[in-house]
Amino acid sequence: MRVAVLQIGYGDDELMADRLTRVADLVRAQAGHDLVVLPELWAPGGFSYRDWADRAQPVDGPIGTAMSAAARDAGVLLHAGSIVERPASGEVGSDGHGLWNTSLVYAADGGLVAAYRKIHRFGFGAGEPKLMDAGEDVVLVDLPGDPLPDGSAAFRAALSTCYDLRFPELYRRQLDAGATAFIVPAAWPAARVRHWTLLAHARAIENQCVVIACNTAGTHAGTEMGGHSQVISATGEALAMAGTSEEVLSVEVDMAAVTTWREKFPVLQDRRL
Ligand SMILES: O=C(O)CCC(=O)C(=O)O
Repeated sequence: MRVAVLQIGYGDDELMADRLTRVADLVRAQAGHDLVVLPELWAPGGFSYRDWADRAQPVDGPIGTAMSAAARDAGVLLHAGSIVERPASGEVGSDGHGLWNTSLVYAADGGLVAAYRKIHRFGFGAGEPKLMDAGEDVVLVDLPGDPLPDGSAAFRAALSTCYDLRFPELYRRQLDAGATAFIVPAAWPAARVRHWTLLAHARAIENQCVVIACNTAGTHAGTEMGGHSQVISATGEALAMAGTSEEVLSVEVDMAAVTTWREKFPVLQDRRL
């Protein structure tokens, strides 16, 4: 499976509409890959709290529409990062905000295959918990590749977002739901980037899953982003690691190696529940 991880960099001076055009073109340039991954909240700004309400959109708003077209034009499975979602229905969550940090995944024909609402909100009473509702559902997508004899997907990726990475119990739930890979878009600050790299390795090793983790570059809303997007094998090896600037990682991921490793070192069979 050929994967492109697009570590997008931005500051406060780029208009959201311009960034949308720029990123859609970059997705189109990844034709030939099987899976393309973008960071968390790259269009509205990961820490641009004051703009979130204005920049909120339904899933089929301008960002979703542009990402669907880009996935179709490139012929790739596209994890389009996340948007500030405001459903057209007026739905509100249990905290009454009516906004979610929602990741969107599009098939190579442009169809929406998954939407994941971030479960663990970052901000300790400010930021996300103050402005957004929490997601509740574990979400997985089928990965490209030959299916099993019964027609089901051989490999499945579970979706999570940034701060979720600190909560290992979520990844156990995803593992138990059939995950062999974790896709993690983020706007993770430079100040704690060591946590980002270590936790991604830990989630890969403890669950024997591939981790595809796409962070943000640049500085916006006064927060320097940490970069270091990474693809980690199920054995815990870094297959690719970005620097701190905008960068595209293009990496071949052998998903069958997950099965081989789980058979050779069957640690998951020794779990005591
Ligand atoms: O957990 C962290 O250190 C960063 C999390 C974060 O920035 C986020 O979830 O947006």
